[in-house]
Amino acid sequence: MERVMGGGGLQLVLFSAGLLLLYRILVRLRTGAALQDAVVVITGASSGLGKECARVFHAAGARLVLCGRDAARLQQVVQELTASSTSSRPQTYTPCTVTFDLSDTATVDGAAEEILKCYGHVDVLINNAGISYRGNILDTHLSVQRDVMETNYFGTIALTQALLPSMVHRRSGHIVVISSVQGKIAIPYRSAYAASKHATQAYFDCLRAEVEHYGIPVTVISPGYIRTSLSVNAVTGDGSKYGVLDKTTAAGREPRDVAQAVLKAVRQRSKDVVLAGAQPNLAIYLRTMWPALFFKLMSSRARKERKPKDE
Ligand SMILES: NC(=O)C1=CN([C@@H]2O[C@H](COP(=O)(O)OP(=O)(O)OC[C@H]3O[C@@H](n4cnc5c(N)ncnc54)[C@H](OP(=O)(O)O)[C@@H]3O)[C@@H](O)[C@H]2O)C=CC1
Ligand SMILES: CCCCCCCCCCCCCCCC(=O)OCC(=O)COP(=O)(O)O
Repeated sequence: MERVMGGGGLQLVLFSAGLLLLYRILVRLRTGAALQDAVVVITGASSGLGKECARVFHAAGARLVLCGRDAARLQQVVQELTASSTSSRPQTYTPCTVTFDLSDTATVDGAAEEILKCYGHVDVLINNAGISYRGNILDTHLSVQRDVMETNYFGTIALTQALLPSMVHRRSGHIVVISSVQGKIAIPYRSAYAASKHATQAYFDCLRAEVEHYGIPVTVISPGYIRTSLSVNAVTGDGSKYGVLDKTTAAGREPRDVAQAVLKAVRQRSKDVVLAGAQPNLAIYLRTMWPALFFKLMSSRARKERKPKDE
């Protein structure tokens, strides 16, 4: 009897070890999803996180289509990438560029056609371009609320919808959007930005459910602060440029590290990734699990940050 139990035990151990090995192989296969030769479109590729994404996807052997508003700055990125290329593996490609303004949604269909002409199809669309905002709601023109929404939300979804049919037709593709922690929680003096990122989260969550059966994954990435020019480029309530590198931005994560995390999320076809520290994660948790406390914390934050002008 003991011998039978012993044999059964051994079989169970071997079976579990086999399962574990299979799981590890599957995880490794997922981690290694190939980007060599993949056609990767990156918006907002002329600076900050977009430019770093261009570097890491280029180094991984992707065929890039870099998008932005300024042709000369995009060309500068192309030159930097090609200058850094070596002849060693993986094989790298000189990126294509497409210049357009996302806030001018009427031009986005034409831009999508140009994007498709580069390599005939798109494997990965990384919706990264965006603009932030600083201001209190009382002093903010409605046109500013609209402008931020045009770039961050309508421009992004217009490009996505223009490229989606070709992905559906091929039953292949991957859509990524760079949202923000502020797509999950709203903090004071960021109404236009937080609203645009919440809308982004909702839209891409709907899209994920709708296109999964075509084999098209959707990845929403929500970073905390990154050391870029986002705050410098932010708009204020009257539409003027904020122009200040905030301490929170300056102390943010290195764009290179965030770009590596984006690459990993694409390889793993992750659905929803928060790239932030303990405090923002706790805040996201409280917003759902203990909203009353979250709202109190945000009110107190608003009082502390209130400028003399608001009194
Ligand atoms: N930095 C941070 O702390 C965080 C950033 N994010 C998100 O990361 C993304 C990248 O921002 P980041 O790199 O930080 O900031 P940057 O200001 O450095 O980059 C923003 C990019 O978006 C492009 N862009 C802005 N407006 C438009 C437009 N109307 N049409 C086309 N392109 C446009 C800019 O291109 P152009 O050359 O034309 O100006 C620029 O390349 C944004 O979506 C942002 O919300 C998320 C969390 C934290
Ligand atoms: C009982 C103890 C509770 C402690 C809870 C801590 C709650 C702290 C609040 C944390 C708020 C985090 C805000 C993070 C915002 C962020 O990372 O935004 C990323 C951006 O998109 C930055 O854009 P911006 O233009 O705002 O610089």
